[in-house]
Amino acid sequence: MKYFEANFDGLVGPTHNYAGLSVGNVASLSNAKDVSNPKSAAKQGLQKMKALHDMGLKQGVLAPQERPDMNALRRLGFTGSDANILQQAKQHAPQILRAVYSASSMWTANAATVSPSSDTADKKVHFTPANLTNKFHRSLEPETSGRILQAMFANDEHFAHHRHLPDNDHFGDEGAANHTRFCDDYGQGGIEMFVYGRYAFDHNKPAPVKYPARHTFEACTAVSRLHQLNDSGVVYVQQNPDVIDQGVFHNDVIAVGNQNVLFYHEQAFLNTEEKLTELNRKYAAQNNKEMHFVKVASNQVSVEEAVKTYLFNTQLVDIGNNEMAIIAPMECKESASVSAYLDQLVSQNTPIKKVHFFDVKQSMRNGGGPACLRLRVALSEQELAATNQHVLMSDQLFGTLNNWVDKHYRDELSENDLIDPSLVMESRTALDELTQILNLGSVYDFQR
Ligand SMILES: N=C(N)NCCC[C@H](NC(=O)CCC(=O)O)C(=O)O
Repeated sequence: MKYFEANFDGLVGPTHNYAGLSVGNVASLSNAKDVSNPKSAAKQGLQKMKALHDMGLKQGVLAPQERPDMNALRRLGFTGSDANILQQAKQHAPQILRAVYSASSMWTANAATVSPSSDTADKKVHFTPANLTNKFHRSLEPETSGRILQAMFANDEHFAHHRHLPDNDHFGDEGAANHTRFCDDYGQGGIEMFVYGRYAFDHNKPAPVKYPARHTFEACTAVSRLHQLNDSGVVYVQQNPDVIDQGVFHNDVIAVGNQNVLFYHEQAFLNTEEKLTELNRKYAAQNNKEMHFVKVASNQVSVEEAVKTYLFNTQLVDIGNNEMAIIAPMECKESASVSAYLDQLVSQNTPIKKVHFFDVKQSMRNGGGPACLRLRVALSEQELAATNQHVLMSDQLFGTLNNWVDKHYRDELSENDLIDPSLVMESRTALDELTQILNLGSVYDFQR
């Protein structure tokens, strides 16, 4: 049977804006309150999806969430009509208003952790939505993420859906942004690398001092239990707290992997030598071959430059003949040191042979590069056939979604627009139509 890695990219929602909500994420804070362009953001995302589809890769779409989250405002004590609630929130709690408007569900690497059927004891694909407890605006996502994933992978024979972990910082879980799977063919059993920033129950262990470590060791082990993974196929690695303090808020800002390749910055992890030896040992035991570790040294690309350009927030995709391409943001091309590094990388003896650059600037300005925008799901032919076919990219879906964006999205969104009640209705009308296009059923609160 054939196996594939499918990428499900987040469709940018109609309220995409720059609100400065993510302490520890340099781009989010430095672009706070800039004017955004939701239409162009959504189209940049669609272009990337279409390009990967055209490269012959399996590409899907993950629907955005309803924003503003009026239920969250009601739960926090604001009452009356939608217009009244927005006015009160603007007057008394503008930070809360900005948070409930965030289109952050676009970064679907944070939607869930996914374990393919070749790794799990019951041979089903397992999904656990990430609770995203560390940031209020993101903690609003997991319930709806779960519903959308269930509508995309709605078949009990092949797919197992778990509830997100308890909503508490002890189990802070940022999903696939801190999870990488290594394998030979996508259908072979893999080694799942879970990366965490701190231990929740042991304060003597290393932890960052300036910025938050969003993801805990305890969350990693819980997801691994839920997904019925075997210890021989799992490695737990701690992020270097110093890089978190330099703005590496997720591991996918400093490392990316695919099949037998780990592309990483030398400062990414703690106990690097020991952990990569364990990873290689477990990989070799399953596959009779070794991993490729592609290490980038600080004197080649500094951590600061990596955070600025998102060199590691790239996608490593299989392009056949045991070769891979890097899907990189335009910022990598624009940086002299990073583009020089990439030029020489593709000539080295590694499977990485090509680089494709994409303009995802609207997302980058909130700290989201190509890798943040996608959730990877390795699927067999049969599992792909059991997936909701309406969410899979095609020439037709690309056209339909571009028209849908043209019809419903604004060209500009600034802070003052957030009290405009017509934006609430615009967003609902757009999403209601989208659930029909993607055949998702009633996944949003306003539809239930
Ligand atoms: N690395 C991965 N996988 N995802 C990137 C997520 C970016 C997101 N930015 C934001 O939520 C900023 C929103 C704002 O400030 O308006 C975050 O910090 O969680």
